[in-house]
Amino acid sequence: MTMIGTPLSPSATRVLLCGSGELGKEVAIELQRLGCEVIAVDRYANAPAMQVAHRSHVISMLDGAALRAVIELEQPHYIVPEIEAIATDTLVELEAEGFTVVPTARAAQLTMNREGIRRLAAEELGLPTSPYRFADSFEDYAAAVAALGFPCVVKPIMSSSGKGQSLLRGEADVRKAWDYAQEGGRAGKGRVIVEGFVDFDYEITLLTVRHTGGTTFCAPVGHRQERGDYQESWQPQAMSALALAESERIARAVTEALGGRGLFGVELFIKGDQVWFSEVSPRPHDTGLVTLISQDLSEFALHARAILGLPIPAIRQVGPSASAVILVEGESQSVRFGNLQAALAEADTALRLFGKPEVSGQRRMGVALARDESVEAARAKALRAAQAVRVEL
Ligand SMILES: Nc1ncnc2c1ncn2[C@@H]1O[C@H](COP(=O)(O)OP(=O)(O)OP(=O)(O)O)[C@@H](O)[C@H]1O
Ligand SMILES: NCC(=O)N[C@@H]1O[C@H](COP(=O)([O-])[O-])[C@@H](O)[C@H]1O
Ligand SMILES: [Mg+2]
Repeated sequence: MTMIGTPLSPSATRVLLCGSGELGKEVAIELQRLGCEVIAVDRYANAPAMQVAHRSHVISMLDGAALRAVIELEQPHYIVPEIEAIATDTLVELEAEGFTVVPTARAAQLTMNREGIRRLAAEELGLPTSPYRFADSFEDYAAAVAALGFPCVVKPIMSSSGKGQSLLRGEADVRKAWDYAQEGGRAGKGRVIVEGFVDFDYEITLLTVRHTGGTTFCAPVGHRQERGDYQESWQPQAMSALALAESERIARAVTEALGGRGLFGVELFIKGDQVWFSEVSPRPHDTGLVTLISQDLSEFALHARAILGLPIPAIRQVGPSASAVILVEGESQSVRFGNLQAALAEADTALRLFGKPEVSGQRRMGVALARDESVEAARAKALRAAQAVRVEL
């Protein structure tokens, strides 16, 4: 039986977020709505979730000693990883000492590193994936590329949102892709995965929630990626009954193997009735931002309910919906967003401006949301809303 206490009192239900970006911000809001005390942690000050949390700490979450010190100080009832790059060995130790890690410390550990989750899915669970090889040196990497052939994709084993990722079309791309992968990993230089290119018709995120009442799937979220980073997503993605059943089979197998309670984003590639597992986030997924307008319980609300052991008797999809990201490019610590009256002029639109304190290069700083009669109309409306926003650096 779940009891929730009074925030900032000895009875508080304390939740500590490891990572405080736009996804954590929405999780923090949902937890606060249920009366939790929320502590936000990230590598920089004024991160989005910190702005809506009870308090925050700025540490390198890859520093196990620093992470342990914050957790021992705060004594959270739930530790909720929000990004991949965390000292997950420390989470495993803390879990063994009695702390609760969402969904499990092992899930955070296996998914922090592409090798962990790929070997689990392909080699232990026997799920279909792209062919792949791992490499630590340029020579091994070049051999992996030669073995897999072109086109192929290279990624740092520790990265997300496409950072350090390249599509290789021929010999001319080999050196450049290696150098980029060495720069782009969240945790610095090192090992890469080389994957054979899957020539899919479309890709989806199957949001899957493991809760006290079992496992529930959201309607499939379709999305479009550029340079490995999400640009638009929509729900529902039309699929054949066979492809949907296979997607649910794969999602159930992977999330069962990772265990615990929470929302997962299972990324799948689809061609006809054939489905390949790509990767999984044991936490809300960026493409799932669309659920802020498409479902009665967003992926963030579902995560909060699952974490706290609360029921999820139904998830209502409320109609064709879409999201379109607001990317900002340049250098600024005081970005301003204008022309919002135009961005929100149409019915059934919404905006999230994340409040990120700075941009240096390119950064996702907001998202536009829309609902309409069809997915096509919702996508066009979300794009119109995102494009109407005028960014001033
Ligand atoms: N083997 C592949 N074949 C075809 N396309 C691929 C392959 N691997 C990745 N992609 C494309 O690149 C996108 C990003 O890849 P992936 O999800 O592995 O990167 P990521 O950095 O983990 O991104 P995120 O953190 O946003 O999930 C995929 O959604 C897909 O569009
Ligand atoms: N694909 C993973 C993803 O979208 N993660 C989200 O982006 C934030 C980092 O953004 P930043 O790089 O702008 O700091 C993370 O904290 C998380 O909310
Ligand atoms: Mg991905």
